[in-house]
Amino acid sequence: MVSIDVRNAYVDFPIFDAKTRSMKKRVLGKVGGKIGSDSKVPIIEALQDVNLQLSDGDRLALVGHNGAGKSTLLRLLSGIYEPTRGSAKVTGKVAPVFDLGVGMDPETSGFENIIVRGLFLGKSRREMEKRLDDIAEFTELGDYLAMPLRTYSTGMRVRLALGVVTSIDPEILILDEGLGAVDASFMNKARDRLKDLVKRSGILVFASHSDELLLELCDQAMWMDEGRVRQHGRLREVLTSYKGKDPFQNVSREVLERLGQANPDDLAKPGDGVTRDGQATGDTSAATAPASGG
Ligand SMILES: Nc1ncnc2c1ncn2[C@@H]1O[C@H](COP(=O)(O)OP(=O)(O)OP(=O)(O)O)[C@@H](O)[C@H]1O
Repeated sequence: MVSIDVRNAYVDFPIFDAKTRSMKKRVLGKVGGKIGSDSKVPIIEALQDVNLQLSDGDRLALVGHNGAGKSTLLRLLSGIYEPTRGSAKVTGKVAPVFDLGVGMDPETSGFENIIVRGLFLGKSRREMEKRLDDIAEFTELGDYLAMPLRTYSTGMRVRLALGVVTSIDPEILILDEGLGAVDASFMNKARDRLKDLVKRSGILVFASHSDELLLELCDQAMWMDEGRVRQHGRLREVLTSYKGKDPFQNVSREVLERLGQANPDDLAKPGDGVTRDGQATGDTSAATAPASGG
């Protein structure tokens, strides 16, 4: 049984070394969590009163502007942060994939980094050794795998990291965007592996600014705004509110075909009560929180 149960959770960051500086013109901040000013020390209120319940099979997209709290929520779900107030209970083994470069050593070889990165994601050395050939083939890095990682370009590193990440079987997959650096043909290959990975995972929580990836991997979404949940419901509906237009207006025909829908008009309109596989449903998870005051 895998589950996520977050209740009235807050995460605050007190900033002890904030500088005060007078500005000729007051600059109005548009991004980031709210900065509280009640105490002597400024406090960034990165998450405020967040509620989230997920169970096996749920695929949640996290959307919102820069600094809205998406990564903080992912870190809360991964046990990296504790809530300052409220609770966050996660049942199941979490595979956090925030920064594809984390857990990699620039001085050791690609092969060794595959193993180390796998250990970081909870696999044993023996399990990683079994997967090594398959991962090496997927990355197409050839002889570079014997070279130190510092000789790799950004895209080559992402290939390596993606190869490892998509070879595991996570109960709860926590994914932060960072896939932009690979070239288009590799992304096509990686997309299929990512989709398989998501199918094998119990729960997916995916923070991304890419509508296309979200449409392919998720079926519900939560819109974060200044640390608060602004809206939580079906993916298309939430993306439409967040972007101010239907996400299907922008996706390429190729993506529509991959989603099994050559004609966007065939797809459910927001509020139709239709899931990603086109099955009519009762209204299950949609819950809208009031917009934050900023
Ligand atoms: N370690 C930290 N110390 C202090 N403040 C932090 C820390 N991490 C995040 N914050 C603040 O918390 C707020 C939420 O940041 P977070 O990284 O969760 O946003 P995000 O939605 O993931 O943004 P982005 O889309 O830019 O990645 C921001 O105001 C940020 O400045």
